[in-house]
Amino acid sequence: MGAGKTTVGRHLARLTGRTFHDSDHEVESRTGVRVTTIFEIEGENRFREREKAVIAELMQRDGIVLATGGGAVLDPDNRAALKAGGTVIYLRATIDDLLIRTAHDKSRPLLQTGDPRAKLEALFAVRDPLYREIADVVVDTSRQNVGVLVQRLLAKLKETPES
Ligand SMILES: Nc1ncnc2c1ncn2[C@@H]1O[C@H](COP(=O)(O)OP(=O)(O)OP(=O)(O)O)[C@@H](O)[C@H]1O
Ligand SMILES: O=C(O)C1=C[C@@H](O)[C@@H](O)[C@H](O)C1
Ligand SMILES: [Mg+2]
Repeated sequence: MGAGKTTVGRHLARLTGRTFHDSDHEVESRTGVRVTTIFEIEGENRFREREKAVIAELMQRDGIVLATGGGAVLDPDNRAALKAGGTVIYLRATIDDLLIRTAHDKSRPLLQTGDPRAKLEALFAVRDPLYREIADVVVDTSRQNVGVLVQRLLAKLKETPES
């Protein structure tokens, strides 16, 4: 959460002439409510089902950049679909950066806790190996603006077969 998937994904799509999709936005447009409301009313598990259905559908399309939600990687079917159907980019960030980037935004229900640092650390411990498992490209996102980051990412993608 806060690594920059939505922000960087949108830039990357613009620069590569692809269509941008974001699984959180897609779930929101299909339900007509924000992610926070889905968590409140239906719970995280039902959100994960909705997220999975959207990712399975979007992965059928060609010529897109897809930003997933931060927790999509937890599901083995999502990991398999992403790995099989696309070039997977892991935007890696430090806990300090994630804290700063998410601090003023109430739209992430899992971080609405008294100790967001501890929550981010716990999520990172579980998710970092899963992101690594499926990533074709790993990019460190710390201490650089999005424009520079996307240029570095484009250079890395050029060296990546079939990207
Ligand atoms: N490389 C970066 N440097 C500084 N700020 C950044 C960088 N990447 C993203 N940000 C900022 O961090 C915030 C969170 O970014 P973004 O919403 O793109 O993260 P995300 O990975 O999509 O999060 P989520 O998993 O919750 O969907 C935004 O305000 C964005 O402008
Ligand atoms: O990291 C997560 O588990 C989440 C990240 C967001 O993108 C949203 O999908 C939701 O807030 C959950
Ligand atoms: Mg996002």
